[in-house]
Amino acid sequence: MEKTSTDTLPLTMISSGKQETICIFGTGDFGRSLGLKMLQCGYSIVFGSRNPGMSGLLPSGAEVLSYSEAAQKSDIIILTVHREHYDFLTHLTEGLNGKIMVDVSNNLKINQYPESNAEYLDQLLPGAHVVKAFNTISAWALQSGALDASRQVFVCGNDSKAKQRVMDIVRTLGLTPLDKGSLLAAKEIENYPLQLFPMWKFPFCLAAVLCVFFFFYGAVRDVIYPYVHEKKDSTFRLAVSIPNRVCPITALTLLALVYLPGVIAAILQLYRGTKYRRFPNWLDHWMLCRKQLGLVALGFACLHVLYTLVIPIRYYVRWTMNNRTIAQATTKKENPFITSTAWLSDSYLALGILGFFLFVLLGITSLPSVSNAVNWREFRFVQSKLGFLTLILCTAHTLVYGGRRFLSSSILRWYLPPAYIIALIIPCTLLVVKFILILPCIDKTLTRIRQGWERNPKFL
Ligand SMILES: NC(=O)C1=CN([C@@H]2O[C@H](COP(=O)(O)OP(=O)(O)OC[C@H]3O[C@@H](n4cnc5c(N)ncnc54)[C@H](OP(=O)(O)O)[C@@H]3O)[C@@H](O)[C@H]2O)C=CC1
Ligand SMILES: [Cu+2]
Repeated sequence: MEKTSTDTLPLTMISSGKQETICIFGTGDFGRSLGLKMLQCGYSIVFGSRNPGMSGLLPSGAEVLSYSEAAQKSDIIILTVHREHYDFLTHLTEGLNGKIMVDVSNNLKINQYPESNAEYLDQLLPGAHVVKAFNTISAWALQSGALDASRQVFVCGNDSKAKQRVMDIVRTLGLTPLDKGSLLAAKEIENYPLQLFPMWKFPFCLAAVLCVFFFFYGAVRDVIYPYVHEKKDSTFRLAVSIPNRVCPITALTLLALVYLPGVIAAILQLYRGTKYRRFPNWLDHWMLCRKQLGLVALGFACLHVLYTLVIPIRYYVRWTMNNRTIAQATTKKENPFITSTAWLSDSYLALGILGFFLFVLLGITSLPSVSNAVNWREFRFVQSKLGFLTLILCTAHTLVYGGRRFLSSSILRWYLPPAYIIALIIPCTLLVVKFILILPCIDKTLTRIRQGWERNPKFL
């Protein structure tokens, strides 16, 4: 069958046999970009403007009229005007009765006005059907086609037919509409573009605090202390040695913090005797940004791998090795091969490699394109079981690496315990608690408590 150009047009256009006309109020950046995109997708566009004569920058093919004339040309009007200027609409109320008014506006601050812009428009034009849409798409993205990250268009409105028509337009433009319900959702939709990485803030801040703390700790231990005691200049350690300690410690701590809220939640449910009560807000937020915490942790683990790979080519390392060999040769001292030391060194490396491999696997499966390809059970298996295995392997890697140091007498010096002990506290506690929690008897108690609650909701 031969493909016709109507294949890309919405149903309304196909059935009527002619292009559907959409009216855009406002000829600013967003109005122009949206108009151009809609023209390219087969719509006929009429702009409403204060100065219909000044239409130099507008896409060719579009008509420009006064606001009241343009309003008569279509029953869908996209309002690309800032909220502060909405008052001009009050002169057009009669002509706008029964029309679908699409509000695209954003604010400069979160919760800038008591009501959302869309609700405000609804109050101004009680006879029109207000639909909120397009506010999360930028004019630049519409023009450049760089929409890969933000194809989603949140839509909300009180009239479901009006909403459906706007969602059809969104689809025709190659975007994905997401129905967010009634106009009550407009406030949340308007706040959305003003948020800056809401789920990343906590992981980034936490990582920064951990890094600064462990870096400072490392500097005191490895640079300031040797300088004060032995007048030895070890400042070069600030470049590779200390960061290579900061990175794994931060990675391990963050990874442990990915799994800690799950354990706290389980303990909370046990304590409350029910799972049918909301968690406190802080725990809720913590649970929601576990993926981001894990990805930041993975970033630090990657850095640790890179820092470790360059160790053999470092001048300090080569100098130390050469000198040791020369000293051994001149003193004619033997250096016997110690199998246990070889085992220790190979074990911590093997644990590190396996831990890192699983860590990367966890990171990859958390990407939306990959997680969409596995079912819920598979996803849970990877994130929960493999996640814990990763934590166990990485903790074991740290423990084996520091094993001898833990046991040596020098551990009792004032600047100890070494930083990795601090890093190990959370994962070790976590693993012990998790182990206790999965003990069958506790599991049975949990089930019994839940059953009791279900039989008698006043159980608590
Ligand atoms: N720019 C963007 O990337 C995005 C913008 N938005 C929203 O779209 C709306 C328009 O944004 P944008 O196009 O960038 O803004 P502009 O300032 O570029 O354009 C606003 C337009 O509003 C019209 N207007 C009507 N009445 C007045 C008035 N009294 N004073 C000034 N202008 C008036 C003007 O058109 P005319 O001169 O023809 O009357 C003007 O061109 C805003 O609500 C914004 O929040 C939403 C998502 C992204
Ligand atoms: Cu390591």
